[in-house]
Amino acid sequence: MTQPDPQILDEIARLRAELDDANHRYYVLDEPRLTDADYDRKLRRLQTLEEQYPGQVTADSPTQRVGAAPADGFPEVQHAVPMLSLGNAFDDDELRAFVKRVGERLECDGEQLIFCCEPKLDGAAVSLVYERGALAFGATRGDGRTGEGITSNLRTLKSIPLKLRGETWPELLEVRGEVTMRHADFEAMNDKARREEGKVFANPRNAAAGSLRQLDPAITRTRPLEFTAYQVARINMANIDDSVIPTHSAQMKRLGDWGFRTSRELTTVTGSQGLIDYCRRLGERRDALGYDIDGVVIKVDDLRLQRELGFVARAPRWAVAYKFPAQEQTTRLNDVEFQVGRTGAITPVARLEPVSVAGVTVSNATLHNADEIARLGVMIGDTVSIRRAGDVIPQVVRVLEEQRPADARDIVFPERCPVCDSAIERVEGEVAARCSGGLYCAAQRKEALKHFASRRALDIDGLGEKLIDQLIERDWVKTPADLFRLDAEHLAELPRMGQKSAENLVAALQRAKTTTLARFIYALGIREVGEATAGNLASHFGTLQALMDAEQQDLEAVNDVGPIVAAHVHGFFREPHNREIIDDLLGCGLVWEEQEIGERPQPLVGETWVLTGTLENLTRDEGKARLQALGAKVAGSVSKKTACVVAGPGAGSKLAKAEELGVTVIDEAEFLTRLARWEAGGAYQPDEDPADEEPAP
Ligand SMILES: NC(=O)c1ccc[n+]([C@@H]2O[C@H](COP(=O)([O-])OP(=O)(O)OC[C@H]3O[C@@H](n4cnc5c(N)ncnc54)[C@H](O)[C@@H]3O)[C@@H](O)[C@H]2O)c1
Ligand SMILES: [Zn+2]
Repeated sequence: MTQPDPQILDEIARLRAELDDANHRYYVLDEPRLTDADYDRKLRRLQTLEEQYPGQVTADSPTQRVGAAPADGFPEVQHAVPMLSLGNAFDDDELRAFVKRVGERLECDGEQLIFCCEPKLDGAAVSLVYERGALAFGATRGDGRTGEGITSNLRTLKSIPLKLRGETWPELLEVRGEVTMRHADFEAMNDKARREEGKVFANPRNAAAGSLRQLDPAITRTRPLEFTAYQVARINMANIDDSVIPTHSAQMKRLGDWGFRTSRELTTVTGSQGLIDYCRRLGERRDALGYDIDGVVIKVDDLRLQRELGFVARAPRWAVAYKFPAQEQTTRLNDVEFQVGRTGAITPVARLEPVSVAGVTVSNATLHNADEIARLGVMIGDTVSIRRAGDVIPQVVRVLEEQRPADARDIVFPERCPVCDSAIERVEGEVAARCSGGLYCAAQRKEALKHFASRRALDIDGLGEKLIDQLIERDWVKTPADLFRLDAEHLAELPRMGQKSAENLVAALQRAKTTTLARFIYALGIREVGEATAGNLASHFGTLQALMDAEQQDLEAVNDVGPIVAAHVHGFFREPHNREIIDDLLGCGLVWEEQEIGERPQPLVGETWVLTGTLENLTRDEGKARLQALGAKVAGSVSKKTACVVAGPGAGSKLAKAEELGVTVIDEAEFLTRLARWEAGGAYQPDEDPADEEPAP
């Protein structure tokens, strides 16, 4: 036997140490440092060296073992049938070689054999034992022979039947499968963890494995985990043996009858071309599946042939895993740019040295926000691990700190918007930093204009989304004030516009200039200032100037306004760009009635009013705010103490109640007349004598 060079011995020792460490991080800590591709490369290299120098193979080499020893804190479970790994195939030739190998061992033509193909789900393997149809216990794979008993955690998964369905079950059934997390659930869970400073996972596999190995099942219960069965390890049932369920695919169907999820993509094919076609087709659909798969698991379908083929040290001979390109890759982070979203949120985007990730070249990845940059501890110049899965935006998931160059630079979050140079504000309690130039910022222009024109804001008839797009594209409108400078002649040039509609639009703009303070405040599109809040602000401050001058604590004194909303309002009016546009709007002739707070009459103090049914010219919130400004209370139900009920069309039980109790009921027109008079400071008097207006008989 050849004795290897000392250099080779060194390399073997180094690879074993690295792979042992990687296994521990991957299987025990759920926090790998290597990418799977790096891991696979190192393992293959070690396998090649051990094949060349068989004298060097030791029983504890990572090539001979799977997984890692169970962690403390869980009872140990001995697997009656070991939970093995799978041999790999990385291309079509390796698939053909697998088919040939199997055929040779079975002394038949491999190309005639039937194989069962299923996605290789990228999660955590578990084994479930059912006794007389009831779940008795469940365990992780561990090192393949001894796993961790995690029964109470597994019982929290809805996709794991606690009792088998149907009438006939086996005395004993051991089912194996993968616990996974869907992309959407994973993203939502991580987003929540980012907001609440919880544990953020690098990928769904780590999240699934980490969630399963919680010491407290109550935590596992909150994690969106799914179990998919992929193998029957033991079955013991009178009348059911290979002659009844002779194949793997038939077993999977039977598992479905007993209440397990199995893969929808499971199918049987013949020979190597069948395998190659299946792998190609599934590879094309990989991004659309909504969950991570790292390849295809191919099994000889006939159970008798499986037994004949048997096992090697680490894996069965009757199966192989065809590996897809990895979804994580490492590359260099060259720079960070800051993008402004349509609602002003600032997102740091990593500019990367282009790298191919699962078949697609990636040169940008999201860094989410400033907290995420701090959490990752990432710097410009770092080597980072990138993950791209499905249609989720590529993300930076990890920094390889040991590879940090001496000239790495900190990432500096800008203080001013890169699009419009307005101040960037970060409101406490919110993760996103935002551009405060809501009305002015080109990135937010479209949203701002759509909101400004909407029905509950300035209610500009005929100014829809498509038209706003056209106006922005032609650069005719940059800010809401520009709308009021449009003329019919210009507008008529737009496609599908015509002279008549152009004139109508100009007339609608003209009409919209006369509005209310509440509508105007709402139209400004200040974050978290909805219609009700705008109404409260208007009635509290009475004039725009008073609102603009208000300090944070003055704002917090307003009904329903908390510190976050107050900060948004305050920040909005402190931004000079927004002030300019407000001045511009006033210059265009926008008007509403204002009321200095001190002078405002409060004729309705002590009265309780009720609004019911549909109002046409104002919303209920607006009506409520105007009544409150006049000193009234507005209640949700009618009682003897109700002073007046405003009833629009569709009013139901409240109207009936009012009539029953003899409470005054008025309609919307009357309501508006009264409001106008009271707000103007006049006393309201009902028309003295209705007979005056009626022609004499
Ligand atoms: N990044 C790291 O540091 C690191 C460390 C260790 C392992 N790894 C990754 O793990 C891989 C090896 O891990 P392994 O031995 O756990 O898995 P494997 O790739 O050898 O495959 C065996 C596993 O496949 C899973 N599987 C999914 N769908 C299946 C199906 N339909 N039928 C049968 N099995 C199915 C099971 O969990 C089973 O345990 C490596 O190739 C590497 O990608 C990475
Ligand atoms: Zn901006």
